[in-house]
Amino acid sequence: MVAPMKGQVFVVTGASRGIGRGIALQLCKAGATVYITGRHLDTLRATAQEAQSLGGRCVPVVCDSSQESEVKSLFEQVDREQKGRLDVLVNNAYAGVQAILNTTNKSFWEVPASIWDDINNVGLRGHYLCSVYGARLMVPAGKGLIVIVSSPGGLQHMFNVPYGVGKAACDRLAADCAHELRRHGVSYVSLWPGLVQTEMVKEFMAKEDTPEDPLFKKMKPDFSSAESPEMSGKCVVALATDPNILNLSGKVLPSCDLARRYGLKDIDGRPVKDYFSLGYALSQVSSLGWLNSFLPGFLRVPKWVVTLYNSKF
Ligand SMILES: NC(=O)C1=CN([C@@H]2O[C@H](COP(=O)(O)OP(=O)(O)OC[C@H]3O[C@@H](n4cnc5c(N)ncnc54)[C@H](OP(=O)(O)O)[C@@H]3O)[C@@H](O)[C@H]2O)C=CC1
Ligand SMILES: O=C1Nc2ccccc2C1=O
Repeated sequence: MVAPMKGQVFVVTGASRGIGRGIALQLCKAGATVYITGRHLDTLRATAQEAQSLGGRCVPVVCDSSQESEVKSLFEQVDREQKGRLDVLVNNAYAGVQAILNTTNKSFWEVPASIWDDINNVGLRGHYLCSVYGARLMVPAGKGLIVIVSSPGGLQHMFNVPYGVGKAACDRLAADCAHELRRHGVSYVSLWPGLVQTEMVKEFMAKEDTPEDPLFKKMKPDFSSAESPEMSGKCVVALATDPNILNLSGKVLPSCDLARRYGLKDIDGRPVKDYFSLGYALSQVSSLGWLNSFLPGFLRVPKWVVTLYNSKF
């Protein structure tokens, strides 16, 4: 079996389930050595065993991304065991999905302010902590890649205020870290998966009491064609093996764009839903949704239109 990533060292945070697990599975399948983190050793061990059965090596490490001491210990372990080598860090750990699914129809002042910490302590501050300690290994080596898992939720209001602010901040974290890392040969990109069929989202979509939930209604039409968690892993493998990755550093990289760039399909052969297609964009406008079935799939919304539409000036 081809192992294009044999010898490469990865850290994937928040990989006991969801997108992080999907990334770990694909990296191990490609032969990489992958350190996976989360808060619970039992679920991490289960994922590590599953990933390692595909190839490579998977090392479960309990590390709470909200605790700098634990993040420091994680990277000291990688430094010690891999003799200072870290090729790719994937900042994915997130503790806010339940909060997202439970608070969509409440205004920010109607929800305890602590939701900010629930969402952004791990899903933003934790990414910054890991970026600091990861960069301290990559910069001396003069190479490396950091991927932050974000989403289009930073473009316009989606779910709730802390979520959208956190995603916009993740994209800016990638851009500004990329600016400082570029002269050291280290790249930093922001990956935008589309809707993903993770365990928690599948559970939410399967619940009996959600049909009237506005979020359920919004996600339902697209959920059957949503990405697998491993699709994000295919994107990470493609980025990690791209010799010209530095040209993408600082950029936001939607999964549907990466699928076109690298010729990727989902694990079951399904095409990746193009949420920048003109048809999909119009389907989000209630009065124009009917146009979607008449428009060819290759018609896309240009990125300059997306930028202009979301301009804050
Ligand atoms: N699901 C989707 O459709 C989409 C998700 N995304 C983004 O992808 C990222 C991952 O989301 P998703 O996979 O759905 O989330 P999940 O909740 O399914 O997984 C989150 C992972 O993070 C871990 N985690 C939670 N808290 C901590 C912590 N304090 N320290 C370390 N690890 C922690 C969890 O393990 P444990 O709880 O055991 O610690 C779990 O492995 C998020 O940024 C999300 O916004 C983007 C687009 C779509
Ligand atoms: O970024 C996200 N997009 C989502 C869509 C559905 C459920 C959770 C999420 C995220 O965390």
